[in-house]
Amino acid sequence: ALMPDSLNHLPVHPLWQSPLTIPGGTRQSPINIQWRDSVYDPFLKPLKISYDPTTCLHIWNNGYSFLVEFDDSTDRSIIDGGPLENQYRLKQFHFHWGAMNDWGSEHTVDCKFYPAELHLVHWNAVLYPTFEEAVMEGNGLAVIGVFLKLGACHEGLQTLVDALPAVKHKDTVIEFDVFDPSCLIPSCPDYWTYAGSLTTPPLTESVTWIIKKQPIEVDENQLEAFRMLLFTSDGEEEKRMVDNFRPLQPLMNRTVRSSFQ
Ligand SMILES: O=C(O)Cc1ccc(OCc2ccccc2)cc1
Ligand SMILES: [Zn+2]
Repeated sequence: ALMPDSLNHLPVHPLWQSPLTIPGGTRQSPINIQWRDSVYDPFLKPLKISYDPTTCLHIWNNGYSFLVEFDDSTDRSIIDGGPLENQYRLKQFHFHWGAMNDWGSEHTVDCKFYPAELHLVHWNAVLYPTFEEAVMEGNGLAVIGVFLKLGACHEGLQTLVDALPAVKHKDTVIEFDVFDPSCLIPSCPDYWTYAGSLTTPPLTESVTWIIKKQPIEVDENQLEAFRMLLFTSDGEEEKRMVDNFRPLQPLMNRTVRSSFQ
């Protein structure tokens, strides 16, 4: 469903009040993926994912989303193959979601929103010494996007959901020391890929996006658990953490490739 105009009159979180367009930006994210306009690329390899669950560190409410962060000081949790020329190290994953089930994802497929979208953020530690430097380079980051749709309860996600009340407020953190995020990635190998950007400041054009075709299923209670988080710190007037997605950006001179026919 398309976002109703009524949403546009709601207060917008400061994050998305900032100039939503980057002057001179030619590869901004998110975008609508028009399935019929995507081009099958037979040279795209299967994506290789190997995460070490013991690299998981903590969950942190940063006031925009909740991040599950990983120890990225070695190559223990990495992805390789797919459209990538190097292996990339897992740094964190987080979600974007809506106040209602009719919207919430950042990317859309044929103009359809999903209720939420998972982003697994990786950086090119082969070419760059730190994540912060990789964020500034065209081939610095690789983000796997996974759509969430309403359906059965997701067992693997539940362990994460159970920890969320401990990070209700902005700038709270809880230790979270064994989690394998590959349980959140669909078994179907099909994906779209395109050159894009961060969808939160600094909005730099440094992301190779890898968007999985198949969504994962989560249930209403799990989505509601996301929506009880707060943008605000303890003691401030409460603002529910919902609709933390950036508006769609122009495709401009880009082609979305598919790994499948
Ligand atoms: O997943 C996304 O939405 C893309 C995305 C990827 C990385 C990212 O990092 C933010 C960040 C940038 C520089 C320093 C610290 C944090 C922010 C957003
Ligand atoms: Zn994101």
